[in-house]
Parts: sequence; structure tokens; C-alpha cells
Amino acid sequence: MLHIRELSKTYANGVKALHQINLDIPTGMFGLLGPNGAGKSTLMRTIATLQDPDSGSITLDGLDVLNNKHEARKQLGYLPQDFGVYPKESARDMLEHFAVLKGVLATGERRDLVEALLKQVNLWEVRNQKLGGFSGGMRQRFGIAQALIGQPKLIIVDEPTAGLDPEERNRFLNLLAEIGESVVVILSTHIVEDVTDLCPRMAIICKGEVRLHGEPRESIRSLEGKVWKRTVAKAELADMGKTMTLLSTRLVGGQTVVHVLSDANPGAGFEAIPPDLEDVYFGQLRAAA
Ligand SMILES: Nc1ncnc2c1ncn2[C@@H]1O[C@H](COP(=O)(O)OP(=O)(O)OP(=O)(O)O)[C@@H](O)[C@H]1O
Repeated sequence: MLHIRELSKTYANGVKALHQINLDIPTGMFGLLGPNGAGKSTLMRTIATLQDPDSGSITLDGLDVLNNKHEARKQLGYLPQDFGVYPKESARDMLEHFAVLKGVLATGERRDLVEALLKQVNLWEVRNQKLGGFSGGMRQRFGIAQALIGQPKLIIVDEPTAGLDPEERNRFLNLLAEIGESVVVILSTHIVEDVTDLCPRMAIICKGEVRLHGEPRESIRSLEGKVWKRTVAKAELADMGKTMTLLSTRLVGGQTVVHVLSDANPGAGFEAIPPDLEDVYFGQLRAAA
């Protein structure tokens, strides 16, 4: 279990990236959802002990992470947003190298570990190919393999599915879900579906603050009967925005479809629809605006 208490960070340029963040994150997949600039990467890097907060604490199964960074690093695996690889190295050689860095020094043990990891992330067949020729999905799965070295209790994955095609994305998320059966996995993303599909618990973070913390299903339930849909002419939108709480506006088959948040029917032509996590997310972003 990971506990984050009152974590705050203001950068030298005055940007308040984290403001008194409190989160409790149990074993399993935890989705950290937020728009660009919300503070997700700052939070991920802070949990990964790569940067210091101004104040606050983080404990992992009782270990004070910020004051025992060396010990904490042994217990965590991190796949950063901009995970770079040496393009001329093979997957196996590079993983061997990471294993050495993580202290797996005995040759036989390391060989067995690398083999097991490559099989786990489904890269065994391509183990001798150069990383430079890997697709985005293969690279991300390789990134997970390196994060798993040392059997970490906590895996931090920062925006891993951006740029992956649907098949690769599914494959990657299934792999994460499998891993999430036994360890804490924090998945930071701005893609709502990633969280809907996978995460029994989540938080929405915006402008450095936690806006919502709980179970996606519960949050969706709290909007039942309050989300309304209508197809509108573009010219109507500006006026609607003045009188109604617009959650989202989307082009569907060439027509603009709006979702509106309202306790009662907001007007002629609206129909009540079952809410989804996107409605929850946009509702929170609007409230934070
Ligand atoms: N080193 C830095 N110095 C100054 N400001 C920073 C620094 N790193 C991030 N910021 C700012 O802090 C805020 C939070 O950034 P952060 O990268 O944590 O957000 P994010 O949710 O990960 O966004 P993205 O999805 O765009 O990566 C942003 O306003 C960003 O511009």
C-alpha cells in the first residue's frame, strides 16, 4: 500500500505543480487521470524518488520513501514518459545491462531473469533484434520488462499508451493488468478509456490538486440521471455554454453532439443517457476551470 500525504511542489518559475496531494493506493491498477500540465509527471517522478517535493510524505508498506530513497528504489520500477533506449542494442543485451545496474550480478541468475522477463512481455521471439527497429508497443513492453527487474512492489507507468495503435494498446494494457494482480501499479494517463477498462481505483488530478479519488464505478453512479445528450447546430453552442454546464462537445458522423450535466431535463430535444467515466472526468475538469 502506498500512502501519499500533503505532497506539494512549486517550481522555481512559480508553477504550483502539486498542491497538498493525499492519495491511498492499494495493490492493483490505479489510474491517475489528468489533462496536460495537471502535475501527473511531477507526482510520478516524486514517487519514483527522482525529484523532491517541497513538503509532504510518501510511504510504501511502511517505508518512508523520501527519507530512504536508496531502499525505496529497490522496491520500485518506473517506466517514464520519455523512455529512451539505445537503438543499436538488442532487447536481450539491453535488459542484461539494466539487470546489472539493478544489482543482479550472478551471470546464471541474470540470464534466467532476462529470459523470464522477455517471455512475460512477449518479446522472446525478437530478443536478438535491435531496439531501434521495435514498434512503439514493443518498446513500451520492453520498458515494462526493465521496470519489473528486482520484483518491485510498486510499478509507475507514465502515459504509456500515447501513440500506440489499438491492438498494441490492448496488448500493453493486458500486460499491465496481469502485473497489477500482485503489485501496486500506478498508470498515469490522459486517456479516460485506459482507466475505465482497467483500474478498480483512480484519482483525477487537475492543476496540481486531487479533484476526485475513488472507484470509477462509484463516480459514474453518482452522475446517474444527470447526463443529457443532444445533437446541436454549431451556432447554438455558444449560447448553450452560457446557460448550461457543457461536459463535452463532439463531432459524431458530421453532427455536433453535446453532453450536458443537469439535475433536471435541460430543455427540448435532450435525452438522458447513462453516464460514463468521460462524463465524470469532464465534469471535474469543468469544476476546476
Ligand atoms: N522543471 C520544471 N520547471 C518548471 N515548471 C515545470 C517543470 N516541470 C513541469 N513544470 C510545470 O508544472 C506543471 C505540471 O507539469 P507535469 O509535467 O507534472 O504535468 P503532466 O500532468 O505530467 O502533464 P503532461 O501530460 O503534459 O506531461 C505544468 O504547468 C508544467 O509546465
